[in-house]
Amino acid sequence: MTDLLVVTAVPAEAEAIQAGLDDPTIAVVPVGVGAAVAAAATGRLLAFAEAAGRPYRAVISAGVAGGFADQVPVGGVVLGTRAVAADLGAESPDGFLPIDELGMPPALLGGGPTVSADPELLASLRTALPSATVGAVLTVNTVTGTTASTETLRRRYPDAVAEAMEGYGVAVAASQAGVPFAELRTISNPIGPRDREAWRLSDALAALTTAAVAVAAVAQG
Ligand SMILES: O=C(O)c1cccc(C(=O)CC[C@H]2O[C@@H](n3cnc4c(=O)[nH]cnc43)[C@H](O)[C@@H]2O)c1
Repeated sequence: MTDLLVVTAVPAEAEAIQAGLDDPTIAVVPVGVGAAVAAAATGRLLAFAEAAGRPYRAVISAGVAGGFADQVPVGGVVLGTRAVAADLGAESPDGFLPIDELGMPPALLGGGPTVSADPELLASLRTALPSATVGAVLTVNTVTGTTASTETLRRRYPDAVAEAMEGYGVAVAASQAGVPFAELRTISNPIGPRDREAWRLSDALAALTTAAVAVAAVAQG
């Protein structure tokens, strides 16, 4: 059985996932906040494992997230169909222009602003987590904190169900290494006007522990 890599941002998320697992073939590694650090760290982890002759067979970006309130409740579980670099592009008087609409040669854009979840991995996770909300998970560099920004994202990405800060980075590293990728999030807060007091981190972390059972099922499948 080859190994599964689960990448989180902070140690509390990794500990919550680890609490639901009893499987030494699953590595759960907190790497820091943001897509850049997540990409760099995931790339290194994948390369080291490959060089050691024990490559990971899949990577899951996991942790807590903000949820679009009309899509998923606080405490809910989300599975990403795609990781979207939601703020990678340019502003213009007519609104935001995604990076793939700026006229750059496609070869310079890697996978572009979206990396899809591996269909088989996503299907396995959906089977293990049938009540999860499934949709695009946005990767942002700045936590959305106003109603106007929330509505703009909603219009721009109608399939989005949640936002977090690492998925696209993990996905790019996985894609460049040729390793299947998926994203699993539990909702700590609604996306909208910033109210840090209203974040329900302990509920979201408890949901991560429960959802880790699905990760175990995938590892064994
Ligand atoms: O302070 C703690 O105990 C603690 C425990 C678990 C997680 C944290 C975080 O600060 C998590 C940061 C992480 O969460 C994602 N996230 C959560 N909500 C949002 C959001 O509304 N918009 C964007 N990202 C969100 C994100 O991936 C961060 O890396 C603290």
